[in-house]
Amino acid sequence: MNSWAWLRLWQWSCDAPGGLPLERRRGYEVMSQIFLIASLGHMAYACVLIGLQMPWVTLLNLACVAANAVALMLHRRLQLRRAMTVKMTVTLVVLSLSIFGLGPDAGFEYYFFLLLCEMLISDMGARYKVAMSVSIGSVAVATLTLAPLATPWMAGGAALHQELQIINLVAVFLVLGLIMWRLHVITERCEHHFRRDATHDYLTTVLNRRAIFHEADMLWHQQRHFTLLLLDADHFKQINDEYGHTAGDEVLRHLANTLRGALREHDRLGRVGGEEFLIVLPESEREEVLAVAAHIRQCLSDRPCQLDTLTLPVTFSMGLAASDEAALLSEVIDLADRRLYRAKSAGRDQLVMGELESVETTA
Ligand SMILES: Nc1nc2c(ncn2[C@@H]2O[C@H](COP(=O)(O)OP(=O)(O)OP(=O)(O)O)[C@@H](O)[C@H]2O)c(=O)[nH]1
Repeated sequence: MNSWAWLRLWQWSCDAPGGLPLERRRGYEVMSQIFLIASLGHMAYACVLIGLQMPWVTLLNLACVAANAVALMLHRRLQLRRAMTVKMTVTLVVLSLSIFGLGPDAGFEYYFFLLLCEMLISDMGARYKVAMSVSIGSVAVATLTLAPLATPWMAGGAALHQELQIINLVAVFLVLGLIMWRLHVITERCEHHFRRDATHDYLTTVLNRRAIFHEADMLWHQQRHFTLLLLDADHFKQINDEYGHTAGDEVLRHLANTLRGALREHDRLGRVGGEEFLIVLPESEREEVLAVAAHIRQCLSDRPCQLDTLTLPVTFSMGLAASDEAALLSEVIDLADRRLYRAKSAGRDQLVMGELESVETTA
């Protein structure tokens, strides 16, 4: 099999089938990779054993390759427990036979620890793990106690045993290292996804309500000056009512992208409600914020949302408040909210800032 085919096999076995809950994907991927790495390890080991002219142990290894392949198939059908049991049972039998066949000093006992690690990092339940750990421990103790009393039935000698001991030690070291490395990579990736999902809005991919308020909260606690720009799309309900919710979603994505494109590098954008967005502008003078607001309006009028042949122009009403206008962050947010409300009641498509009584429009 060439390297491309291996890569395809690797991807196929790691892609979790649809229907698997998101939080179980990490466990699924880890187990897939354990089965694959074990198959590859046993194949490589079989080649070494052929070189050492040890046909019996080679055959036993090929049995492990088959067991891991069956386990992988069962695993893909989401029969996770059965898959693990097949792999563990066959490997334990093969290990015991190898130790009884060659004697207890050829380094096969290291694999009991490898099996234990594989099982403990798998996605099995706690009861299964306890039961399996006890089984692995019992088989290991029984085999290592009884093997010295039995007569080895495979050909071997002290030199071969020493050679095997080194090979087994290196093999366990490599396989365990590879599994731990993959575990680390998969965990990092999953954590990145979970962190992103916890802080970002699923529809528009901008920050979600909690995350954008957290940004403002951080600046507030660092006592840095910042400005809040609260934006609400005008007459958005009409779009939903006339063109449907899917079209409404598309417009929201377009609005988020337009806002994102109009902001400066250090500005933060979040979606705080249905068609309501909040922009946090750190260390910004009033003129700079006005320039950002004007730029947003310009971008929206230059590039209205396009749905097939349909052009849907949308405007924003905006309320602006600076961090030095109130004693509490919640009051700054309320101020921006009240100004947004003023912009709505004053006819929409405009920005309100300064005193509540005075309405300054950018229109
Ligand atoms: N498509 C879509 N619509 C949403 C989403 N969240 C909220 N909405 C809709 O947004 C609309 C908000 O309507 P209103 O609060 O009446 O506001 P409006 O029509 O924009 O009117 P004004 O704000 O007064 O200009 C409602 O129809 C909600 O169903 C969403 O995630 N997707």
